[in-house]
Parts: sequence; C-alpha cells; structure tokens
Amino acid sequence: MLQVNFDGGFAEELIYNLLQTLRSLFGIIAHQVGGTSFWNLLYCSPAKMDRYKIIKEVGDGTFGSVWRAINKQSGEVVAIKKMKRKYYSWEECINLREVKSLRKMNHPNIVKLKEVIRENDILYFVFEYMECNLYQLMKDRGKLFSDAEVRNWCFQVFQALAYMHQRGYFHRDLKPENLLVTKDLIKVADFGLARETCSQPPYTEYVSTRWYRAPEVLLQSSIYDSAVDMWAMGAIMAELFTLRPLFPGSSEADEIYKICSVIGSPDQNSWVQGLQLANAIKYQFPQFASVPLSVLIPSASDDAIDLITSLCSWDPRKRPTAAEALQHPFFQSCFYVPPSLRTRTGAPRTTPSGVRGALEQKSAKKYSGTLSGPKSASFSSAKVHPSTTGAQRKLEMDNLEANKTNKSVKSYSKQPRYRPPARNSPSSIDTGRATRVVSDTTEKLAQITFGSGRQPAKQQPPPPMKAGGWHGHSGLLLGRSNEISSGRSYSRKVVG
Ligand SMILES: Nc1ncnc2c1ncn2[C@@H]1O[C@H](COP(=O)(O)OP(=O)(O)OP(=O)(O)O)[C@@H](O)[C@H]1O
Repeated sequence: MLQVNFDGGFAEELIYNLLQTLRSLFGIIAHQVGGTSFWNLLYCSPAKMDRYKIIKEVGDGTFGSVWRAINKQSGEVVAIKKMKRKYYSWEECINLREVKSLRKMNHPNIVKLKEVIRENDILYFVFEYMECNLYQLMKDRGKLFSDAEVRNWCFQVFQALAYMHQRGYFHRDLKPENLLVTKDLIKVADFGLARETCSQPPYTEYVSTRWYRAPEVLLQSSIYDSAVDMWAMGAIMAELFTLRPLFPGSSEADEIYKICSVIGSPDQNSWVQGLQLANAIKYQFPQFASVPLSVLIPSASDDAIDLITSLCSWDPRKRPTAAEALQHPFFQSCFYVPPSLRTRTGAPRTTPSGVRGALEQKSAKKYSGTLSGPKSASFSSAKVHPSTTGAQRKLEMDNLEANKTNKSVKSYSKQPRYRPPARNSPSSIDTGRATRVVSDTTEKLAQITFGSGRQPAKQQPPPPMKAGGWHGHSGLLLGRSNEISSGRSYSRKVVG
C-alpha cells in the first residue's frame, strides 16, 4: 500500500528528497508537506481506501470523478477525486501538476489536499470537502447576487491568487466550477493545470475552459503568465453579477469575436502585442467598438465595473495583479484578519481593512482564515448537485448548438434560470479541455476568419439594447432589478 499524507504547511524539500531516497530503498513512498511528524511521512496505512465510506458522487470532471466520503476513523467528511486514467507507478502520481502545486500551498482559500492514495493502479486525491461550486450556486439562483456577496467571494479568491502567484504559480483554469463554496467561504480548486511561472515557456499546449480563456492564450501566445488568471476573474466577476457568462464563445474564434463585441477590438493603443500575435497567425480581429460594462452589468456598482474593466483588459500587462486587485476600491470595505488576531477570542473584524489587509497578507507566512466585512448571505441552504462540468456541460452545448441551427432567438422564459452554453465540446474545434497543439488552433482561427463566411463587422456600433434582450451580443440581458425577469427574450445566436 502506498500513501502520501498532506497535512498542509510549508514545503520541506529536504525531507521530500530524503523520502524519495527512502522510497527507492524501501519501496515506500510517503510524502508530507509541513506535516505533524517526520515518522508520519513514512506512514503506510493498512486500510487505504477502506478507511473511507463513500457517500455519493458530487462532481464529474474531465480527469476524475469526485465523491463525498467520510473518514471512518475520524468522522471527517472529505471529497475524494478518483482519477479516470490509471497510474502504474508512484513516479507518475508524484509528478502530476495537481500534486506538485498543491503540496506547496497552504492557504485558507485554496482547497486542501489531505492525502493521495494509489490502490490497484487507481489514483485517489483526498481533499477537504466543500458544499458546492460557484456554478451550481449561480445555476440554482433565483435572483442576482448582491455587490456584497460578489465582493466577499472575489476578495477571498484574489487572496488565494495573490498567495499563489507570489509563490510562482498560476492556475490557468479558473472558472466557476473550480471555485468551491461552503457558506460564505470560497476556495480555489482543481490545480490540474497549475503551472510554475518559472517553468520555461514556450507553453506549447494549453488546456482551459474557453469562456474564461485570456486573449493572449486564444491568440496562441507561447508566453503567458498569471495575468491569465486575472482575465478569468474578470469574466467570473461579471458572471456573478449577471448569472450569465460574459464571453460565451462557441469556438475559439467565436470567443475572440465575443470579446471584441464587448470590450471593443484591440488597437495599437490597447494591445500592440495582440495585433502582432494575430498577424502571426493571420487572424483578423472583427471590428467592434466597446460597450460600457455598466450597460451589460447593470447590477454592479461603479467600483465593481471599474475592477472588471481593468481585469478584462486586452493587454495582460494592463490587468491588475491579484495583490493590486485586493487594493481596489471595490474591496475597500473588506477586512483581512491576520491569524495572530484571529486565534484570540472573537477575533475583531475591525482591523485591518482591505488595503492594509492586502499588504499584511504579503508579509504573512501562513493564513488561518479570511473574512470580509459585509456579511454575505449564508449558503448553507444551497443544494448540492453533482457538478455539471465536463460531459454534462458538453451536452448543454450540444443542445445549444442544435437549437441555434433551428432557431436563433429563444424565449428566455422557457429556459432554465441559468443555462449558459456549455464550455466543453469535444466534438467541436476546441474541446475546451483537451490538450491542443498551437499549430492546430492557429490554422483553425485563420480558417475561420477568412474562410467561414463570417463577415467581420466593420466599425459596427454596439448592438442596441432592447427592453428584455440584447440580440446579437453574448446574452447579457439583466435589468436593474435584482430579480431575474422571466419575460425577457434571450438570444443565444452567436453573431456571425
Ligand atoms: N473538495 C471538493 N469538495 C466538494 N466538491 C468538489 C471538491 N473538489 C471537486 N469537487 C466537485 O467536483 C467537480 C470536478 O472537480 P475537479 O474540477 O477537480 O475535476 P476535474 O476532472 O479536474 O474537472 P475539470 O473538468 O474542471 O478539469 C468540481 O466542479 C466540484 O463540483
């Protein structure tokens, strides 16, 4: 039996290397980061997966299915991710990006990997359990989230990102499904794609979910960095306000098209490198003027709009870093309580405020929790549904595509409250998750631009807003009311 324990904490590379040696000597792999006892590192559980009672499936992703389970000894509820492919050696497991990156991270807003078990060539990750993901919350939501709720979540996620980016990692696949929520606590999950910033570009393959994919990645830049996470956060923030994806492209080319139609086409001023990237792959941007995000996201405050606007900048260098985002006025009312204060009874929420908190965060070595000022709604009543990532959302996409062909404009009232087109369509050009090679996509983008019959809009004015729907845009239709009107018509037709 082979088992790796992760109780979180600081990386002990020395111990790790020693363990690697011991493993080869004794045929044991045991590895722990900042754990409780050195001897624990060599711990070999006699019971392995028997120690867990499996309750039910809570998610089905591309690489693994996730199950709610209970540790029979401790009674602790955990999430166990059972990987779909087989692992015939520990070498393979230990080298997985998910393991490599998670073992180096200990933050209250990053989902904790508790242990790794390999049994019968099947690999299991045991994580702390979270009630649901952000996508599920949005899907089941009857009314819009408040500014305070969005603020609370984003503040925490930006803290996780600041921590992660500072340590030289970026996530690369941020999306609502990878943000796990328990009550008002949110954690970043799924580090399957996390990459060390010091790892050497060019990055020739990229896997991420299209709707949150940064333009530089869409345009096949081989050098990108943590700014891709900031772009994704801009898109996610907008979606939290509207309950609709901001850039729901149905292909990579359509993704760029959607982005252009919202933030306006890039030019020499906004992103000269982008023009070069496009030129290199013979891609021609459709010409759009930008639409004020305040029009598309009417329920968001001015501060929120300002932050989303800067996050969704064409030029990665113009996007704020996570640490900078934490200092944005949108988070002015947020509080970061350092661990030293939090351990005392009734840890005050009064100090320090967002900016100070963010600054303190830089110096803090370890975190024991995060809080934000405005009390957000409790989600304890939120239903837990199996995630609709992967296959299920692919089905949604397939349905959407089928519907699109038959009928371009659908009545929103006839649709479920939250049914955006799915992200992952393995049958399409862009699988959204499958590993792709640069040249493939380059060719496809070029083909689509010049050969698909799509007419790039020539300095088109933004499509008019209509009461009840903005036909031609990606589908942001929400009025100022916090309630979602059921009478709106909603166009799913992708322009072009
Ligand atoms: N710790 C957890 N607690 C509760 N649910 C979880 C946990 N981890 C994952 N899940 C659920 O399982 C789903 C899939 O998990 P995950 O994203 O890790 O798998 P994946 O195969 O990498 O998926 P993807 O297709 O997004 O890459 C998540 O969206 C979430 O709903």
